[in-house]
Amino acid sequence: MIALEHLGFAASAGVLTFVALRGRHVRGDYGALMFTLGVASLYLVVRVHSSFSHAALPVTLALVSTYAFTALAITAFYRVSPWHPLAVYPGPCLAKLSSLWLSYVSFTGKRYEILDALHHEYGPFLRIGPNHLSINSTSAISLYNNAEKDEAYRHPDHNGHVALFFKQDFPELHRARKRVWSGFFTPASISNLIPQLERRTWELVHCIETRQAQSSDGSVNLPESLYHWSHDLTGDMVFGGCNAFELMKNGDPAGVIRTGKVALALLDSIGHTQWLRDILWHLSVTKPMHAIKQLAAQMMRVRVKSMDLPEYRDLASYLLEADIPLHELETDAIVAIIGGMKLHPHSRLSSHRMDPPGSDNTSITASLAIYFLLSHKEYYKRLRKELDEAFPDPTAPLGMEELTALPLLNGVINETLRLESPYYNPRSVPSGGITIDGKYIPEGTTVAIASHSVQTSAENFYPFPKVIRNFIPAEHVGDGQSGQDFHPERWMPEGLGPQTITNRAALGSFSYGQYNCIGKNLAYHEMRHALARLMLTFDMEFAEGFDAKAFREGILNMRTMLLKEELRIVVRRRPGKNPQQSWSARDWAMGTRSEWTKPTMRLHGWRAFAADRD
Ligand code: HEM
Repeated sequence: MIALEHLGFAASAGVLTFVALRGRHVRGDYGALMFTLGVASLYLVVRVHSSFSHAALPVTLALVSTYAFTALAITAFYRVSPWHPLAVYPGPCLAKLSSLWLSYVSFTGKRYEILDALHHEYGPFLRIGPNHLSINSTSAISLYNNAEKDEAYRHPDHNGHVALFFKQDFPELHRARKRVWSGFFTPASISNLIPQLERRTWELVHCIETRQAQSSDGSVNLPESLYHWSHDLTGDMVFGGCNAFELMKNGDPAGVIRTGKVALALLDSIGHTQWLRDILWHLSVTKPMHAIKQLAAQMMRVRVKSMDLPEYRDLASYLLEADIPLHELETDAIVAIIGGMKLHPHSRLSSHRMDPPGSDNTSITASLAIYFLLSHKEYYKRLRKELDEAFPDPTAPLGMEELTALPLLNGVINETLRLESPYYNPRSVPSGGITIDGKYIPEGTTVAIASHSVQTSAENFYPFPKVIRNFIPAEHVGDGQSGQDFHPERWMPEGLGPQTITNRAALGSFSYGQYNCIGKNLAYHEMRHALARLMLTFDMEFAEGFDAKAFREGILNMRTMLLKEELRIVVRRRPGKNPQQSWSARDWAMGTRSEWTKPTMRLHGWRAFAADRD
């Protein structure tokens, strides 16, 4: 029989492990390897050198179980105990015990709603992990100025490559890389991209009409076409079009968009439990993340070798000019394409059970803006009027300055972002800790502003601050239906009356501080352009039988947005608008296309991706 002193020894080792590892980040894959090696070594020692050699396996299991149980039990006890540095902050018990709670909550796609409900129960400071706080207060914005990204942003293969978005060991590396990227996002650079945007958006018009004509019920799933539009546009802007997948033309049979979406959703949810992420990185469940990594590398390599370049400057040209090594260009390419690509329904690549058409932030926001406009026809009519007045020739190129000056168009985009951009951006408290609203938060704590709660709080947006999930679209019950949550006038000078509160700083859709979205201005312009072109060209309405409530409830957020339901609409060319005119304007935009789009080069990306996938 195994003696008590042996079990005591195993338990002491468990306590020592807790003491040694408390507050430290240990790579999960290394930890799992060490543990496996430790168990195997123990088994050999017991078998060869001890008096228990005849029962080496049960003895080893008893010792290992005692060790693991003690280490886990003492860790759990410490986390819920009054001695934990975050003990004063309330939150669900399961959340205090393990970060797996937050990973699970994130994976539901409804993290923002769950956290919002918990903030109502527990108050503005909420403990949502052993070392993790959510803060429902705009005072937390100041943290974003100097705090580093949380470990959740670490590239899962710990490759140490400098790239935007992923966590770096030294902040100055990030700053230097952001300077390189920023050349591409100046107002002058963005205006050079306008002909591409114009061309792709006319192609979108054509794509929507074609898909509708080909559908069995005479309607079209709007987000799908918009995802393809934004993906094709990203290919042009980032890689000069040499990788063009032409999703609007060809669809997405290889599931490129879905793969990007699943990869991002996985990063978002398992990223909170870093040890798990490090282990899963070696397993097939993270295949979409590997596929995106390979695709990005592939696309960048094609671009680097490309000799025929477009007339405008793509993002890759800025990165190449800065002499960034190829392996880092490949990691930067992940960020660049994840910014622009999302999911496609029915993909063969993912085992994800939902059936969502996904979208990147730009195309999903544009899709949701159309959803809100069709649900609130009074704004649809007002926006149409605003656009008709600004662009008497609806087929003419859409000027950047004119679009930027349109108050309702911008109000519609901001209100859509306010209601449906509940992004979650965790940061790590810098050395010395910080005090927010009189509460001290120790250094190393992971903190995130509860962006959705802040964006829908009456302190920041009044009146009608809240998201109302079970509202009935106005067109179904008549205008003026109470209980609606979409009020774009709050962003306009006259607001919603004298009591209006519109705290613009509380709109955190693009995050804040040193790691905020570098593509914000470009994103706004893309959204304005697409919305204006679609509104000027089409009469739109929901398809017959479209369930607006089910659609809204099916919006999930996991850093990227997933839609459980399709957004099916019916479009018609507006009466009195000559389609021929539109095509000549489109041809004007198409005229900017040069000869670099060689068929062989364009196919290359597809083949390689399909091969990697198989
Ligand atoms: C509606 C559209 C968009 C939204 C709501 C959005 C939102 C965000 C947010 C919230 C972040 C910060 C992430 C974090 O701290 O965790 C971010 C970062 C970033 N975004 Fe966007 N984004 C949009 C469009 C774009 C576009 C069009 C591009 C580029 C073409 C882009 C490129 C980036 C990059 C490179 C970063 C990383 C910045 C850094 O690490 O410093 N985004 N975006």
